[in-house]
Amino acid sequence: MMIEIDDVWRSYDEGRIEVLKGVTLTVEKGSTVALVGSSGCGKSTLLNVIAGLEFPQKGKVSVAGRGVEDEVSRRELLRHTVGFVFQLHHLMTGLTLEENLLVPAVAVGMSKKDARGRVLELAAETGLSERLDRRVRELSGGERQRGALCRALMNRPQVLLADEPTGALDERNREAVFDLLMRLVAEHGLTLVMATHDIELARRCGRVVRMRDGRVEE
Ligand SMILES: Nc1ncnc2c1ncn2[C@@H]1O[C@H](COP(=O)(O)OP(=O)(O)OP(=O)(O)O)[C@@H](O)[C@H]1O
Repeated sequence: MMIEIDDVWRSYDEGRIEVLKGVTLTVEKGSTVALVGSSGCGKSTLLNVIAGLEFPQKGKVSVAGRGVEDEVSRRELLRHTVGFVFQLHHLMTGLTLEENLLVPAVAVGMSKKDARGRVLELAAETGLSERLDRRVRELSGGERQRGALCRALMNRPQVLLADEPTGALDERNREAVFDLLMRLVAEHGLTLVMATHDIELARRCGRVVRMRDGRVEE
């Protein structure tokens, strides 16, 4: 199993807002999972827990065979094992696309040479080779989201976590970015967990998991 979540609980506001109430879920290596459910049901929270961006108050999470229980394992996870794509690209608009890809990769220890090579490779795969020198604020919405995909893959992750990755795009770009995402997942042999409101896109994943009342059901 690539991801194992066992009876995970997470609340906010000193327990007044209970979001995850005993989530148990396993995700096989190489599978693609859509996470659906009404707004506020906890999809983002669950993705954040898997990524090590949030910690559960109770329960166990393991990714790629390693438990995610302390600061060190969470940091390792983010550096080496998972990539994250958000609804809004989260790129720095004043920097060039290339800088957006290089800076975080080098900051977590990738050599400049390796990072440059990776940037060129990913830009070619996503049709952004001619855009690397542009400031992100000059890029279109679809280009920014493709850039966000590149950034998520810089560290050669095994798991891609995507939170409404096409939610901010118009229909035409939504299709194109989703197709690209699925192609990258297949080509790089990634395991995907994607939160989405779009049932059409969800159906194109191998498995659809619904969140309700703080738990998941198939
Ligand atoms: N840091 C926080 N502090 C307090 N409440 C929070 C926090 N993060 C999330 N919540 C609450 O937890 C609940 C679940 O939020 P979450 O973002 O996980 O839902 P979601 O299913 O991803 O929603 P959407 O589909 O609208 O993006 C919401 O009621 C939200 O307001």
